[in-house]
Amino acid sequence: MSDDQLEAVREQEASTMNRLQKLEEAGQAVWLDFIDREFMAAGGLKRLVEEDGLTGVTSNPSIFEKAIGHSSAYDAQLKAEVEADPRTVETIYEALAIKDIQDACDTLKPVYDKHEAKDGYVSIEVSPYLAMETDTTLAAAKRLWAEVDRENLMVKIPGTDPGVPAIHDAIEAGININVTLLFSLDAYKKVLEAYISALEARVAKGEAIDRIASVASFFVSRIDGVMDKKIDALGTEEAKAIRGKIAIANAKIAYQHYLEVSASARWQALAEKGAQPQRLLWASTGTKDKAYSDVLYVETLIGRDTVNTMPPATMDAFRDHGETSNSLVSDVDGAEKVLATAEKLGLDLDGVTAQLVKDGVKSFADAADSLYGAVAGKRGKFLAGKLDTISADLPADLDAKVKDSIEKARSEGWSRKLWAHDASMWTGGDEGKWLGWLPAAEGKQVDIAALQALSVEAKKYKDVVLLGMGGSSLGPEVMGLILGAGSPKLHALDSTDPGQVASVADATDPANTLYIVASKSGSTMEPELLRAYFFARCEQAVGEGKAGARFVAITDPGSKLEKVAKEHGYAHIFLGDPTIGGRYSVLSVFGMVPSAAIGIDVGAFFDVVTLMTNSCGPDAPPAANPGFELGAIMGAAAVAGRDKLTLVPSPTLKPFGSWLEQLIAESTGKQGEGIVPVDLEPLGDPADYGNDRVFVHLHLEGDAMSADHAKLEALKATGQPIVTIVLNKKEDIGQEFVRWEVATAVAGAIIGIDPFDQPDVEDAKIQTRQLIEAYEQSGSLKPETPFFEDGDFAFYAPAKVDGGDAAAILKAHLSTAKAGDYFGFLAYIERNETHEATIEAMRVDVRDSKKIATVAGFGPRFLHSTGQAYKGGPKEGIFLTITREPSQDIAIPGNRASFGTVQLAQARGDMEVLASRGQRVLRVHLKDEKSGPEALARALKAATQA
Ligand SMILES: O=C(CO)[C@@H](O)[C@H](O)[C@H](O)[C@H](O)COP(=O)(O)O
Ligand SMILES: O=C[C@H](O)COP(=O)(O)O
Repeated sequence: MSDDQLEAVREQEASTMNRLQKLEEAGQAVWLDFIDREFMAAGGLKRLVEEDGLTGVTSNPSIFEKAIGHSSAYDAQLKAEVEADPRTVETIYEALAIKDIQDACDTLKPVYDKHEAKDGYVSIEVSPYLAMETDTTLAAAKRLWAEVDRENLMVKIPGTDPGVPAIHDAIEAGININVTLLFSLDAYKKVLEAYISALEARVAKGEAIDRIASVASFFVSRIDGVMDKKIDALGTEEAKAIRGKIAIANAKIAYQHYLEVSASARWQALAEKGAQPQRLLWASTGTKDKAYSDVLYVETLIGRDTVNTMPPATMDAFRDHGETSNSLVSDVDGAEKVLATAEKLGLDLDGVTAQLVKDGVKSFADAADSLYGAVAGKRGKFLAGKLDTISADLPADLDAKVKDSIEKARSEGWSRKLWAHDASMWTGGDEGKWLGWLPAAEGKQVDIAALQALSVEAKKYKDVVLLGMGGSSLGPEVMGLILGAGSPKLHALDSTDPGQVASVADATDPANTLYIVASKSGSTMEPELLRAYFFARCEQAVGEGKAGARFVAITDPGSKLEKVAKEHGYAHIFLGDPTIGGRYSVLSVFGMVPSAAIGIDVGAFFDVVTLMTNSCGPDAPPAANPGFELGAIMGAAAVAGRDKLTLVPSPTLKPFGSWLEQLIAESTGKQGEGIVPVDLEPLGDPADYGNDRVFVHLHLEGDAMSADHAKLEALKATGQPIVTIVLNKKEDIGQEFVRWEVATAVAGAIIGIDPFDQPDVEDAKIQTRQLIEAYEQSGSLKPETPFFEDGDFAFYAPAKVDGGDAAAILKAHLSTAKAGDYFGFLAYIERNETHEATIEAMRVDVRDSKKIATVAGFGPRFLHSTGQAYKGGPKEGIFLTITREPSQDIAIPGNRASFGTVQLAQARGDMEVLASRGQRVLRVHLKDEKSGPEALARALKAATQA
């Protein structure tokens, strides 16, 4: 064909080209800034490629948020993903996005082939949460590159300062990169330098560079969005003259830099080796200000080797009436003048572009929050029947506060901070060092095979006796009572009460018992004394030197208990994780070893637990994160004065409260702040309660509790806050460990304390140890004198309480109660059903007469649990410490003090510390162990009725 003929063909083609195709003629690629499954399925993308000459697609978190978050087109895949493997929210989202990106890549593949790898790309962005991190961004880029597995993929990385090295390394690794969020010339220069030096690094290693593509995405309209406001504020004619022109001028100058670098010898050397230019891509090209042309940010930015990624509306508009010219290189002087005027007027383009980067990162993170929230919601829906649910009926004022807390947590990225061990969500202290319970909730702290072996081994025993306190006993006790199959039977002994020690000793045959001694610190007094007693007893039964084989230790590495266990030849020593505090240790060896020993299938248990762990993950924004949903209610309610968390469990789940009490009280109750857990207080009528409660109903499907349901409805009707958690089967209780652990950490952050220390428990432990050491020296406890005594009782208090009899004294003590206070029964007596019932009746009498919350604990068990909040928490407590003359006592081998003496010392020590912390205390000593509790209940009834 002659030149004339060729020209004629070109002219003919040009006249049939649509306006978008003419852009390609001018050297600019037309990309689509949009992706959507329905649109692709209906052939929309293919049509644009075939009819408009589209050569690329870009996506970003906002685009996927619109596609996935607001449509049911993804539900079928989402359901299938969840059913196949209910992984984290992020992995599910990525599976959906990757599928779209792969489909788009495949649609664009012919374009890519036709352009010999110079065009035909589809972009997917790394998580916007990583925009300020180099290493994780690089890792994410590599992962997406591998998972999408298409050569015409571009991975988008923000051109932030931390992003630049990741961009360099990714390109050097051979990944196509779309650098996003560029606003300033300076940032663009750094990015272009990163591209060139990465290609040079490949050349130096002898690697090919001809099929590596990159674009630098320069955001346009957002600049005018900010600058125009400043111009309007100035209002001068000079200012108005550059309205709507700064963004375009900025882009034109960036293009000049591109041309300059392209002409350099350094670039030419790479070009000779086949390097593709890093094209400038105009992004954010939809017109926001209706006063401007709807194709403003297309018509003005047309030039060779550039890309314009357009939202569908802009593309339609350009197809309809867009004009093509060589605009990008025209009137560059004018562009410089515009920028000079902007500078003269003090419009601070540098400051604005720096802020736009921050805003851009934030707005993509906000979009991701919304997107991940939508995915989390659907994941939860598709896990119905497997995942415990939560719902809340809150009064309007509390509801608003909870929403504020959720929004604060979202905007500050708390769910990611939690998993990143970032202490800034709490006090900024050492909280980040105490988060080993998170990997434990993924089943990572335990060796399932070792636990299975223990299960097999323990089958030969009839009983398992667990000796430990607080975090080392309460979790396993819940596991045993709710999930234990009955053989071997778990006896969790967390008391120095001689009656209780005797009950466990009498119920178990040492020859047929496996003993587990559990102590994280390995130096807690009670398990040390109990170990001494039961080891001697076991030796007596099975023969000297043979007891060790029936003992197992659970402790943190290097503890005194580990040493003793080795010396005594224990059958096993399971080591804990020192970055997990006791109350958070149930999903570590501390909870799982005893569980395995009583035959619970720990592997299956974790299959259930991890559903919740993943639901509470870093990628589940607070509003769709079950732990945060609950924690926000707990924290916001406590700050608003509703600091008595009242648990209303289904009958089967009743044991759960003992574990929960410790978690909540010990974590939040300090520095005069915190939440007081109220467990095992029977439900009353609306009139029995003040405004200081939140009720949490833990419901197990199928458990009968209609009376409680009716009462909860009545409470709801009077505006009391009711949270309802529903379990489908009792095996799902493991999910509640995770939910409440996260919730408590979150509540601590809202209250503003360190949820992982326990200063007052430590004090009490030290105090008790000192009392016992003094006893070991002197053979007696410090003498004490009651301020009143009769045939049944002796009363002790820091200051005499007026009253001629027990009822009058109790009445005087109760008379200090005011709204918002709580009354605590601290009973240093055997924990058995009779005593539990007596105390429960006394609680109801106090609550109904004084309209205050009541709590109860058996000593010394509660000292390692709720004791922290009673001492360190809100100064709202009125306590009645109950001690008694033991009818039988038990000697402890190697100690002068008996169990009875130890228990009394503990009660006295506890009362002293409570009084020293400003709580109101009274101690009643029951002279007759058998009749004493009932006599006390009668006196109390008289006191509350008088
Ligand atoms: O891929 C890119 C840039 O590479 C684009 O998707 C880019 O993110 C978008 O154009 C912008 O986010 C759209 O910005 P805007 O129109 O909302 O201001
Ligand atoms: O919850 C913790 C208890 O105070 C027991 O501590 P421990 O496991 O170090 O013996």
